[in-house]
Amino acid sequence: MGDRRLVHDERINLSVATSHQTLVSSMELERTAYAFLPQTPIESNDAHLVEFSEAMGAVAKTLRQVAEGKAAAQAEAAEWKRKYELEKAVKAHQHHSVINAGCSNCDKDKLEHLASQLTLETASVDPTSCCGSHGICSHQIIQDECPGTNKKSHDNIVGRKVPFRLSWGCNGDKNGQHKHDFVSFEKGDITTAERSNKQILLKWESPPQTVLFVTKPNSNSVHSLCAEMVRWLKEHNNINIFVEPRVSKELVAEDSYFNFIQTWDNDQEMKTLHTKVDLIVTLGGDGTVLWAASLFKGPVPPVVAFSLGSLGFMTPFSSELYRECLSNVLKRPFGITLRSRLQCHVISHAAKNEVQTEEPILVLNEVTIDRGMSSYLTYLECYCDSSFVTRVQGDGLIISTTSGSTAYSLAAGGSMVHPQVPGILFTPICPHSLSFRPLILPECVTLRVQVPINSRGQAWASFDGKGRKQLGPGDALICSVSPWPVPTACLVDSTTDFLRSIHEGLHWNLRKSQSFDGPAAS
Ligand SMILES: NC(=O)c1ccc[n+]([C@@H]2O[C@H](COP(=O)([O-])OP(=O)(O)OC[C@H]3O[C@@H](n4cnc5c(N)ncnc54)[C@H](O)[C@@H]3O)[C@@H](O)[C@H]2O)c1
Ligand SMILES: Nc1ncnc2c1ncn2[C@@H]1O[C@H](COP(=O)(O)OP(=O)(O)OP(=O)(O)O)[C@@H](O)[C@H]1O
Repeated sequence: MGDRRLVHDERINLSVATSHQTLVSSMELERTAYAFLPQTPIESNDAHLVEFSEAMGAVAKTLRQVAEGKAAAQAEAAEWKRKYELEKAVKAHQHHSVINAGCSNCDKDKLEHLASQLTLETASVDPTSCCGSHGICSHQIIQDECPGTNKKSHDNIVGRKVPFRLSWGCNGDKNGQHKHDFVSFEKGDITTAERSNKQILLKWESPPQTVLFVTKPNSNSVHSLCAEMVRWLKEHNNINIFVEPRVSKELVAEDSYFNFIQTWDNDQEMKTLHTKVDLIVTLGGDGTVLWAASLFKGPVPPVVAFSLGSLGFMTPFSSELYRECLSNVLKRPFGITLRSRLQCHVISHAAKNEVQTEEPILVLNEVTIDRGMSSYLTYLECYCDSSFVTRVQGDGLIISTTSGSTAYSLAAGGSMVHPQVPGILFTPICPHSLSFRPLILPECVTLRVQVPINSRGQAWASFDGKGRKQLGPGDALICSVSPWPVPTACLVDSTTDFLRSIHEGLHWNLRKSQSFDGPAAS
């Protein structure tokens, strides 16, 4: 290991030295070229002009070649440095694990992940694991649990949930070449062969055992459908069922048959739900999907959303076909949309520093900061990482996920964005300015919305339309993308489902076609 480190050090030094050398010679050449300019005797003679332009062309070509060489050397140096640092991290991790004398499988996974990054560039693509004999690229991205973890620790009421694998696939990689790197360092060419919005497939590693039902309250049709589905899942698939405490009471009061149903008694038990539940079934509209997501402050099991509302942007499944649909989802791989959420922290001015005192609030649609009952304009200062973005003077601001782009943000003039697009929408509500257009920011940023200390009024934050919190002068709201997305099952695939929902839900760009008869174009 020591020798390898020396070799790495030498390679880094060598690359940096080469890069320095090329830089010096490039500068010398540049100086020569500029010195050449005033010395050249330019006469009003074509031959001289041709000679002069040829000479300048040769100098420019040499300069370009030197600059290209310099860029390649710098990229190589950066790559060696990255590899060296990764190797150092792997070593440090190994050392740490040995000290702790109990290297868990999760640690091993982290190590393997780091190690795989070391070999990423040169690793040859295994045709069966990546592009496959069928020509469909399928690349594993996430595994639900650490393989081989001690399952017994969580086994109390029901067994621990079953593991699954996620993979992304793409058709039509015709030349058989599939690049896994975002940037190729070897030639200094930048390529974006990997796409973040490929269809993701979920494949169970063993049959799912536990389903959680989340249902819209105060609806007789939802209640009777829930009872029917619970029976069917128990009798035909021997599935363990969880429901919310309210629904458990209703079902058990109705028929003692439902005594097998499980629920939770307190927040602490609710927090462990994600370790027991394989699949969530929602019966209601989009609001029920938002509600189901809000029950999970960390990882969320896959959601199969049946439409029993009026719009249903996130509820593609028809309740009449629940048997076919659930049979497919329980037995076969299915497409999912990974819907990112925003984690929001309210930082009170009274707090001494920015240590968060409260748990973050996770939203699937958006966080809205508005003027509430106040008749004053909201006055908000917005920052993106450490850069000032703008001051909002108007009714408020919506910070939305791409899933939420078709909800309140759309009503306030924001764009509709496919849910797999990695971004955060920044949409003003009735801004008192003609030029305040909505923005879409990359998902890597952290946004800070501050009520200035000298603000005339208060502002109110609400989270997926719920849980309003007052923001006084000096208070701030901090938002970034959460590491815990909501995986929703697709009826067809992410894109077909998205387009169907904007066509059917919003009648997007519906217009009678022009008739063909009439004046011909001249
Ligand atoms: N002016 C508006 O359009 C407006 C105002 C307030 C809240 N809302 C939205 O309502 C959401 C809360 O929904 P709810 O069902 O609990 O309240 P709700 O019952 O008041 O329903 C609001 C409507 O928004 C729709 N909706 C929710 N999420 C959506 C999404 N991602 N894409 C398209 N439509 C969506 C619902 O289907 C419903 O028709 C908030 O997150 C907010 O986005 C919209
Ligand atoms: N399990 C639940 N517990 C408490 N409240 C819920 C639950 N499910 C949904 N809600 C709330 O009920 C309201 C209505 O739900 P939902 O949007 O699903 O139905 P809908 O209004 O009939 O459908 P649509 O929005 O498509 O018209 C929402 O505000 C939602 O937050």
